[in-house]
Amino acid sequence: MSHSTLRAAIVGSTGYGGVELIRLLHAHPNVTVTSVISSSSAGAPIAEGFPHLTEIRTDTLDGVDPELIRSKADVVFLATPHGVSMKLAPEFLAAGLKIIDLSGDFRLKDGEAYRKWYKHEPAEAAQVEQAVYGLCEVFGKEAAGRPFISNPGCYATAAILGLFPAVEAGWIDSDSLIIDAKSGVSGAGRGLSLSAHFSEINENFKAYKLNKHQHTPEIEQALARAAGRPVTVTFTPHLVPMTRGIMCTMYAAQPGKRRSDAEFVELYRKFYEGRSFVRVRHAGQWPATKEVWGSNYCDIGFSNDERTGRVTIISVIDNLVKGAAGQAIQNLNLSMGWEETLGLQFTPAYP
Ligand SMILES: NC(=O)C1=CN([C@@H]2O[C@H](COP(=O)(O)OP(=O)(O)OC[C@H]3O[C@@H](n4cnc5c(N)ncnc54)[C@H](OP(=O)(O)O)[C@@H]3O)[C@@H](O)[C@H]2O)C=CC1
Ligand SMILES: CC(=O)N[C@@H](CCC(=O)OP(=O)(O)O)C(=O)O
Repeated sequence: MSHSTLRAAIVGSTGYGGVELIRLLHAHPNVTVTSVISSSSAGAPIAEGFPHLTEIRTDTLDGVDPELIRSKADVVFLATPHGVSMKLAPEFLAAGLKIIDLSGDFRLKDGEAYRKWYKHEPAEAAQVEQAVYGLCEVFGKEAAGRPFISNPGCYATAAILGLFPAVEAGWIDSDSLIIDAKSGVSGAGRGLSLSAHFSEINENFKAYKLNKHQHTPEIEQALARAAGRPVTVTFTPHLVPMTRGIMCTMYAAQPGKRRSDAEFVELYRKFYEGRSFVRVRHAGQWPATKEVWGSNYCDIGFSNDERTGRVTIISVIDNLVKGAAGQAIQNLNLSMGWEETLGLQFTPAYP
């Protein structure tokens, strides 16, 4: 392996986010994955458990050994559950490693909100403060040169990208926001659970964590920056019988002038100008999850309802790419000062 590139370690390499990072980073011209890490399977060849990686990874999993990781890597991706990332990040940071954390541990700036929504003690306030919230197309400039990025949640990514420009422009009433979200089952991770097994999911469609989902305060925190005042949203996630994909169908009242679909398209195209991964559909075309599958795109469409005065905004992403590993790499690119698209220019797999 060449060390002329940035060396990356992935903690949580046996999870869906970690395995997706391995796949995507293999195509990155400036990064070499030098350590794949597992807390439960150290010493095992990674391709044993993940035969789809056979040609690209002949190595064995390392244990969670900060000394070893420090000697092998420049950047560490933490694809670990919340509660675990907050234990690992401080040691790696102290050692001068760059950190991209995929968990929810460092996203919420308010420790009380973390305690309430994650039902867990928050990370040290100083560390939370140090972490940049990496929603690339909205706050991407803040990531430049920074050593510690907190990657957004999957639902939060789709919801915020879909709502931020209209809230900031004052075109929609930020007290009226309803986010009706649907996710494929890989969003729940690789661990086995009753709610995610085949006969519970197949031919089924169910809502969960109503008014209690941990991405609610994350969405509100970001939209408050758009509105310039506190925002509360109604957020209802659903599980749908597919593997990848998130669709957010969002409803908002228009307090003043009602805008046409074409006006929304123009506003959003201007807001996301020069940002390759947000594709604003033309008026009358609404995106579907298959149209972003396996890619780092977020596609957005609109429908203004003349009768009710509400606008419906649809956004879709692949939860494992733009919602996790892809955006994490985009954040690495931004923090390194590289082109944000580096290693991420995949056309979605279709059908
Ligand atoms: N799945 C998704 O679509 C998204 C996930 N996320 C977030 O990304 C993170 C990873 O998610 P995902 O890959 O889906 O989850 P998985 O459950 O699939 O994987 C998590 C991995 O973390 C590792 N792990 C567990 N405990 C520890 C520990 N104490 N020390 C080190 N490693 C540990 C496990 O590997 P091992 O037992 O081998 O150590 C496991 O493979 C989570 O925080 C999740 O919330 C964010 C956005 C989207
Ligand atoms: C389908 C499904 O179960 N999805 C997960 C989202 C996981 C995630 O991205 O959440 P954090 O990173 O904030 O933990 C959930 O609803 O909790």
